[in-house]
Amino acid sequence: MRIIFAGGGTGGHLIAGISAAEEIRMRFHNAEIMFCGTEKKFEEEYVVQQGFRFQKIHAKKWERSFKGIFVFLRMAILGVIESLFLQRKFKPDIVVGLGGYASFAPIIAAKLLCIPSVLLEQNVVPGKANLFLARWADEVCCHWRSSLKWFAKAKKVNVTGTPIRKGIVSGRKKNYYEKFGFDSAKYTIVVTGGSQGAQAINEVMVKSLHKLEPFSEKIQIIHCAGEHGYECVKKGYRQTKINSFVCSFLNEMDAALNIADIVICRAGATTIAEITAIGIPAILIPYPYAADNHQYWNAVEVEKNGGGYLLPQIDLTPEKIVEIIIDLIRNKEKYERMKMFSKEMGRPNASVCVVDTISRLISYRETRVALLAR
Ligand SMILES: CC(=O)N[C@H]1[C@@H](OP(=O)(O)OP(=O)(O)OC[C@H]2O[C@@H](n3ccc(=O)[nH]c3=O)[C@H](O)[C@@H]2O)O[C@H](CO)[C@@H](O)[C@@H]1O
Repeated sequence: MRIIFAGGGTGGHLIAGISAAEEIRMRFHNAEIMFCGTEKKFEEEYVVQQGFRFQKIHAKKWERSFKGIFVFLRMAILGVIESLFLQRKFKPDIVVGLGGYASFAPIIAAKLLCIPSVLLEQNVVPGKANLFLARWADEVCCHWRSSLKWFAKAKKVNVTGTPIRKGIVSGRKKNYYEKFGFDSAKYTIVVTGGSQGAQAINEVMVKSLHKLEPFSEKIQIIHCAGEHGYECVKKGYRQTKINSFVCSFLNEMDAALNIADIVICRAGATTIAEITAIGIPAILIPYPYAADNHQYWNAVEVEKNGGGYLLPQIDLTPEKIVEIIIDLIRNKEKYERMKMFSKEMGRPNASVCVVDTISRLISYRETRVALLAR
């Protein structure tokens, strides 16, 4: 079995792909997997670290300007040519698009070479690449039922969920608390701004710390600040009594989420898939400049289903954050309800469902090839 995962640009797309690839590796020992992504350094590093092959493909984000469109088209043509050569050499049985501009060329190349393809869509409102590619791909696997209306032109759409890392649904473990130097009797708050950190969330949390200080016997905080925010955030926590663990990027997010009682985060699709798979009440602060404001619609979906609070960045103040945290800690009934609604939204088996779709399409192709060869 030979599979290409194509996409990247952000951690969210990549991590969903890695999670599906891990499931494939576990089920099919002979599987050969390759990731195609952008020239961003973290992509290659992360993929290779997880034990997969990586190949850069020319790609550029779509920009609505004369120059932007020209550059996009030039890179897309280069990317398609590169992908055609690569796929003729690697001979994949299927190409999986992870969303984002980097999935564009490999999926088009797969279509030209009559190789089956699947698209993964993690957000409520699909990105431009997936919306365009849906008519060419054999199937689309999305996370949200409410995304279905966007894929009217697709051949087949499945609501599978977004693949998440195995460790995320492994349950609470005592040594997870020890890992962070934490106390299992306290409330654990996890603050994360997605794969790159979020300056607005970092700033508001640092300003909230002195208001949270009276609760230092009750709470402890893990804060993933991103590379740029790390120093400042670390300094802020050093000045309080609150037990904390500050990092720029946390590789053991599974451990952090498994001890989390409240998550404060952006509304990136993969983070939402992870917190709902466990069932953690969340305060969602969508990134206001995300393409088509898609994080806002992810957060609306979570709030509508009762799994968290949507707090637009424009209303984000230390007072508001502290008020919500205290309310969640004091109001046990409300907290438990939110936890339940969050879990109801979760799709912890998404990797299995996505890999079932992939292997079904591969078997279908093999049967067709065998019949034609008779
Ligand atoms: C600005 C922007 O366009 N962001 C998009 C990007 O999000 P982005 O990649 O930033 O965020 P996501 O929430 O989707 O994914 C972040 C991933 O990084 C992991 N993580 C994060 C911090 C850390 O310290 N350790 C760690 O492991 C999280 O557990 C998660 O698996 O792709 C998502 C998937 O299409 C979109 O929904 C987001 O809107």
